[in-house]
Amino acid sequence: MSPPSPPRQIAVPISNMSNLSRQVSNSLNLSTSPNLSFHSPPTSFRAPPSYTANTPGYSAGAAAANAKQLKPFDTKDVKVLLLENVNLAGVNILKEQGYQVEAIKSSLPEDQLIEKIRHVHVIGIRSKTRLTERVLKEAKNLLVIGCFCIGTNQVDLSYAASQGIAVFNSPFSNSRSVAELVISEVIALARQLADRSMELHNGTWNKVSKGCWEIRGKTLGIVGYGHIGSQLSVLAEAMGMEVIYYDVVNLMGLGTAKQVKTLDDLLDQSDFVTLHVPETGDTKNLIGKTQLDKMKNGSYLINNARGKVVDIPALIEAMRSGKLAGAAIDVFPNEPAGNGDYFNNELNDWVKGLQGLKNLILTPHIGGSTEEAQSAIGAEVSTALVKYVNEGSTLGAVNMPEVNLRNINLDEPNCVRVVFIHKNVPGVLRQVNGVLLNHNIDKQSSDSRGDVAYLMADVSDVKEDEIRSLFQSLEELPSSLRTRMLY
Ligand SMILES: NC(=O)c1ccc[n+]([C@@H]2O[C@H](COP(=O)([O-])OP(=O)(O)OC[C@H]3O[C@@H](n4cnc5c(N)ncnc54)[C@H](O)[C@@H]3O)[C@@H](O)[C@H]2O)c1
Ligand SMILES: O=C(O)[C@H](O)COP(=O)(O)O
Repeated sequence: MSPPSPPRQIAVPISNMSNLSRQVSNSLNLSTSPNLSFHSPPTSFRAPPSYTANTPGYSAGAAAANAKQLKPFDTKDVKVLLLENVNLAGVNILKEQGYQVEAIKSSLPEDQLIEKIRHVHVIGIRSKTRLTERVLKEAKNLLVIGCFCIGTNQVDLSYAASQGIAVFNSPFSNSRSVAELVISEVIALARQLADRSMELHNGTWNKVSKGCWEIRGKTLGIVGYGHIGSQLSVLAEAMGMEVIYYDVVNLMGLGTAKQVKTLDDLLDQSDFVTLHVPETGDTKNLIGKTQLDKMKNGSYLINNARGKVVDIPALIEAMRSGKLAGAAIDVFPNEPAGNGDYFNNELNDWVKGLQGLKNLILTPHIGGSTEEAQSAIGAEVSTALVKYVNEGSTLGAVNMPEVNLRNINLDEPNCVRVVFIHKNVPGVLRQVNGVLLNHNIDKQSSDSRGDVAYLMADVSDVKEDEIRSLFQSLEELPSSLRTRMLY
């Protein structure tokens, strides 16, 4: 079967794009941000891709043939802060839009983060940077947050939504990388590979078979059978393992994998237990002393999920007592800000107890750190950010309803896209339609998620000097969280 063909493309060389964006500013100074202006670029300006980097045939320069390009402001005024070494693929997509991009390799201490976040419209982070209510309160210009990773527990999602700030992530681009790492860890633990390697590095020949096993026929217990857990399940079966899994949701097992009813059932039957749940209130210390006691004697624990899912002092005790024959840990409650930083007791007060334990693999949160995963995540999240900033599309947002409208066409020159993020209370649509009363609404879509609702409307025959008053009337509605006018 051949893949669906991408929309026809307008051929604008990438090198010309940022120049174009600088040439096409007409300052109406209408914006959610005081220092930004709105403008309508020429028709030759490249559209952000209307489909994602994962779509077959994706090209960053693709645009629907007759689509008008919407740019909410002069693109060179859009300020982007990227932390934690976001992949170049992602950085470049944002730069090609003409946005001002500052990319920093590490995360920032909270005071420096607050100082910087005040000035930006877009922030890109990975798993380390905490965007708490305290930090977001200072982010007066912020429109959107991109998590260039799977996890979004580091962001106060509901507070962000309440401020009209959308959050995007990459839900599965590094899943395969994590699943492959777990397979390597299962074998490495079963064969005590890390210890043998360390011994030989230190000059000691120690050829042993005692306590070393094949993984064929052993039972792998997967806690959390989502994107990573289910991918891992297939790989593990291909290696000859029996797979069981526990999840709070009833899910179809792939291959011959079987769901068990309780976590205790899984702990009781598994030779290897591997964790793939998100960090939530329910998963904090999901594996503590009680659960470790229920595991088989001489079994193994692997945690590539989040640091708080395992009670590490209890794990240290289980390793010392010989209850566990080995463990692999990739994630920690507190992690260093960047490469070269120390991993010691100042960070987590049990680190010394962990270091030096036999058959314990410690890795610096590298589950998703492959070239493939990072470039795919970079392209996917940056594309979503561009589509949100330029077109208002919330497809893929994790804290807002998903709303999208088909493109405004080139033959609709006076059409304005209204984006109205508002409190999800009765009567708002009536009020919005009251503001737009004298205009034809070509198309409109709205949806709600919890306390927040998102409305997009393409309104035709709006003169430039009417845009400001429409904007102000919408902003003044009591339910308003944020208004944007794109044209
Ligand atoms: N080490 C790394 O670099 C790395 C990389 C990617 C993801 N992660 C972590 O792995 C987590 C899982 O990723 P995913 O893509 O598979 O997520 P996912 O959302 O696709 O799957 C998570 C699964 O866990 C289940 N679950 C939730 N709470 C549970 C509970 N209390 N008990 C049992 N099951 C529960 C859910 O129902 C879901 O099926 C992410 O949230 C992230 O924190 C780490
Ligand atoms: O949530 C994730 O995707 C992983 O934990 C990876 O996070 P990272 O991008 O900070 O390595």
